Amino acid sequence: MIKPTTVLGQPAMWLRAPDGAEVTVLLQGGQIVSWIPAGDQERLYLSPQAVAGPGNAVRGGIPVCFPQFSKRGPLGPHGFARQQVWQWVEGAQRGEVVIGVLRLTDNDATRAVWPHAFEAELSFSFSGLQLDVELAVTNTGDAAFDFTAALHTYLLVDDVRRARLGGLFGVRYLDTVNGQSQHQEMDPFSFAGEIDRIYWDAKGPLTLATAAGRTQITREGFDDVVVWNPGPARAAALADLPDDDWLQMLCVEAAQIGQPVTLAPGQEWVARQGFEV
Ligand SMILES: O=P(O)(O)OC[C@H]1O[C@@H](O)[C@H](O)[C@@H](O)[C@@H]1O
Repeated sequence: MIKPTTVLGQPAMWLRAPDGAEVTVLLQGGQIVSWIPAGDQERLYLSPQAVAGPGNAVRGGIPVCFPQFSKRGPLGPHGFARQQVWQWVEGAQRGEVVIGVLRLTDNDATRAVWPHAFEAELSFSFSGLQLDVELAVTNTGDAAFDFTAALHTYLLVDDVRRARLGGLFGVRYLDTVNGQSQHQEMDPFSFAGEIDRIYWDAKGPLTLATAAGRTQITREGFDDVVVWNPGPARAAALADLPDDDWLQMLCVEAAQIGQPVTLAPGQEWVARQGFEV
C-alpha cells in the first residue's frame, strides 16, 4: 500500500509491504523519516522537536547530504538537498518488495549557490527486515562538477551508552572533535558521549548492537563512514533535539568525503546503503 500523508506538516509518502514492513519518506529532502521492519519496531530516530519546511533541515531519519558534506566547503552545512522539496517519481510493489523513487533537479535556488545542472535520485526498496537506500547523481549540464555526499542515517537506540558498533577495526579516522587522526583500535566499540569521526575508506559491513538487537549496515560506492552523536553538551545547544535525546540516536553515515566525486557531462554516480535487522 502506498499513500500520501503528512509528516511535520509537510507532504510525505507512506509505504507498506505485504509483510507489514513500513517506510515513510518526506518529500522535503527526499528524507526517509521512518522504517519499521516487518513485525519489528521503529529503527530510525526522528526528533520530536524536528522542524520541516522552507529553510529547515529535519533532524532525524536519513537526511541526504549533497552536494557538500558538513561544513567542508563553501555551501551551508551538508549542502542544500535536505532543504529542497524533492519530486515523488514513483512507488510500486514488485512481488514482496516495495520501492520508492524521488528526484531533485537543479533549480533557481540551487543554481544561485551551486551553478551546476544535475539530477539526484533517491531510490529505496524494502521488505521483511531489509531496507536499501540508493543515491544516484547525474551531471545533466555541459561542464564537469565535483561534490561530496552522505546518507546521514539516524539510527534509533535505546541508550547509546549501551550500543556497540563493530566493523571498523584498523580503519584510519579523523576525529573532528579534537582534529586528530588515529586508527580504530577497539572493535566493536561503545559510546560515552560526543563522537564525530570520519572513517576513511571503510568498505566492510558494520554491525550496530543494541538492546533491541543487531542492525547490519552495508555500503556500496560510498568510501567513507561518519559516526556522529552530539553528546549531552552539544545536544543541549541544538534547538531541534531534546536535551536527553542524544541517548536515543546514533548516526552511522554512508559518505563520500575524502575523494570528492567528479562527474563529466552525462556521467552518473551511484552509491547505496543497506540495513538489515
Ligand atoms: O546539525 P547538522 O547540520 O544536521 O549536522 C549534524 C552533524 O552531522 C555530522 O555528519 C557531522 O559530522 C557533524 O559535525 C554535524 O554536527
